Amino acid sequence: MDIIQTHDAPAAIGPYSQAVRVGPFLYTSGQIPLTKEGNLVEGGISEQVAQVFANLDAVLKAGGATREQVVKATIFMTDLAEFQVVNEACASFFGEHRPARSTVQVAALPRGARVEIELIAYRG
Ligand SMILES: CC(=[NH2+])C(=O)[O-]
Repeated sequence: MDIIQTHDAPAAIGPYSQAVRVGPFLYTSGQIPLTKEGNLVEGGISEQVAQVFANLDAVLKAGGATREQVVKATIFMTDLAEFQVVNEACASFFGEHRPARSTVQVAALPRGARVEIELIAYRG
């Protein structure tokens, strides 16, 4: 098992790792829209989800995985009325690739974020 850590994504805000690699699998922690410096990005859901994907991209890269190797995404949102914006950001991030995905609305997310996304990649 390898602990993945990169300065190109915000540090964990609790006792967890940015990602853990086990054999061919890479499990990212949920990314919220924090900048590398650890500040909540300014703006609304568009800016937030863009920051989340930028963070995930950095963590995937640090873990030796690509977007195309993502097999599962889990999305947590505080307002499913913003579903379309998140869908469009997902389509832009993954292109033609279509990982499995679950999306749920939750009551609240850390640091007042509106969206959190975690990924599982298979580096096979
Ligand atoms: C942000 C996050 N992944 C956590 O568990 O707090």
